[in-house]
Order: sequence, then C-alpha cells, then structure tokens
Amino acid sequence: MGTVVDAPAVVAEEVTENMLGGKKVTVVFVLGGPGSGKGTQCTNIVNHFGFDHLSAGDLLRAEIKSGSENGTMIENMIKEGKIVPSEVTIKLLQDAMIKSENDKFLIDGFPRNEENRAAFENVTKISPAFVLFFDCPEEVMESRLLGRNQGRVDDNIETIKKRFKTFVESSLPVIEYYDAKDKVKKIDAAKSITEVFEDVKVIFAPYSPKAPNKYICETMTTNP
Ligand SMILES: Nc1ncnc2c1ncn2[C@@H]1O[C@H](COP(=O)(O)OP(=O)(O)O)[C@@H](O)[C@H]1O
Ligand SMILES: Nc1ccn([C@@H]2O[C@H](COP(=O)(O)OP(=O)(O)O)[C@@H](O)[C@H]2O)c(=O)n1
Ligand SMILES: [Mg+2]
Repeated sequence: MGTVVDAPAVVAEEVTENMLGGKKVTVVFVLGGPGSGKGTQCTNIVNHFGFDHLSAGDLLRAEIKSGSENGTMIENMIKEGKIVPSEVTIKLLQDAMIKSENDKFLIDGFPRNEENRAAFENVTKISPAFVLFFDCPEEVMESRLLGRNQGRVDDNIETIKKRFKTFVESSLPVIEYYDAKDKVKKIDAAKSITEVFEDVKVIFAPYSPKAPNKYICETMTTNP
C-alpha cells in the first residue's frame, strides 16, 4: 500500500515569489473598458498607497513620441483600437519596473488579451496579487471619452466603437480568466470619482499607506 501524503497546505502558485531584477515585486493589474476611470483612480492609489503607476497606453504613446522603429506600427494599432503585439508592451513594462525604485506596481490597461496575459506570465514569471476591475456601462464610458480632451487620436466616436468591440471580444475573457482564479476585485465605476475611490480604498487597505513626508516628520519633532 502506498504512503498517504498530506496535501500541501499552500498551492505552488501562492508561494511563488514575484522576482524582477533582484527585487521582490507586487503587481496589481488594473482593467476596465476605455473610459472606465483606470488612470484617474491609479493616480489616487499612487498618492494614498505608494504604488508606481505603469499605464501600458501611456508607455506605448511615449514610444511613438520617442521616434522608435515601432512607432508607426503602434500608432496605427491605437488608431484602429487594436492591441499592440505583446513583446513590444511587455518590454516597455519590464524596463519601467526594473528602472523604478518602487516594488509595488499598478499595471494599468494590461493584459488586454489572452496573448498579453500568457506572454507576460511566461516572460516575467510574475502573477498579479489581484486584478482591479472597473465595471462601467458603455454609454457612460463613451461620454467620458468624448469629454476627455487630451488630444488623443483614439478618442473619436469611430475609434471608440472599435475599442469597445476589442474590449468585449479580447479583454473581458482575461477578466473572466482571473475571476475563475478568484483574483478579481470588481468595482462599480459608474459612480463619481470620489465614490469610486471610497470603494478602491477598502480593497487597498491591506497595503500600508505611503510613509509620511520626511519634512513634515522633522517639523513635527522639532516644533512640538
Ligand atoms: N468616476 C468618474 N466620473 C466621471 N468622470 C470620470 C470618472 N472617472 C474618470 N472620469 C473622467 O473620464 C475620463 C476618462 O478617465 P480615465 O481615468 O482616463 O479612464 P481610462 O484610463 O479607464 O480610459 C477622464 O476625462 C476622467 O477625468
Ligand atoms: N496592453 C495594451 C494597452 C493599450 N494598447 C493600445 O493603446 C490604446 C490606448 O490604451 P489606454 O489604456 O491608454 O486607453 P484607455 O483604456 O485608458 O482609454 C488601446 O486602445 C490599444 O490600441 C495596447 O495595444 N495594448
Ligand atoms: Mg487610461
């Protein structure tokens, strides 16, 4: 008769440490349709919880501006609401994480399709602590995008419709993939910016708030 071995208390995936360039990192994927408020709330999270914010879209737009050899291809994909090949986006994200002195990252707008997800996992071996999902009706997102006024080539109604189609067809399955692993924290993103952040704060409560400003600490000790 074979020896009965107790099942391990913790599954392998949970004990995997996310190492990158010699440091242990925490990654949160921030997902949601175009205009759901990902960037807006990431700014709030950075200010309150000391994460670094890496927006895949911002990194791709910076790559276009830098005159990179991939610039024209990236610009055409963005204008069409299509998803840029993973190798390009992953390299930008990886470089940014290695360059950063931080070890906690909000990765905004990535992974946007199955290819993004699988390639990131294979290349970096990093799995997210959780996925923050901003759930928002299309009509709300559409009116926000049309009012965004950042001069983006993709904030026009024709491209917006294509982006919504890409989101439903390619990005929602990624959210479903993580949901099946119980990793998705869903937020009602149709509420006001302040109300949405109240819900976000509850989710990030386990992460220590940013250390107080050094100047304020010194002032407090020298001027009681
Ligand atoms: N909860 C909200 N209510 C109203 N407007 C919002 C809200 N969140 C973001 N916005 C606005 O909607 C637009 C899109 O927000 P943004 O954070 O850029 O979304 P995303 O990164 O998901 O595309 C911006 O003009 C932003 O100021
Ligand atoms: N992982 C990603 C993220 C963005 N992108 C491209 O960049 C565009 C803008 O992304 P974004 O995240 O800045 O857009 P929003 O959802 O913030 O409005 C997308 O529509 C894609 O064309 C991509 O190809 N791959
Ligand atoms: Mg954004």
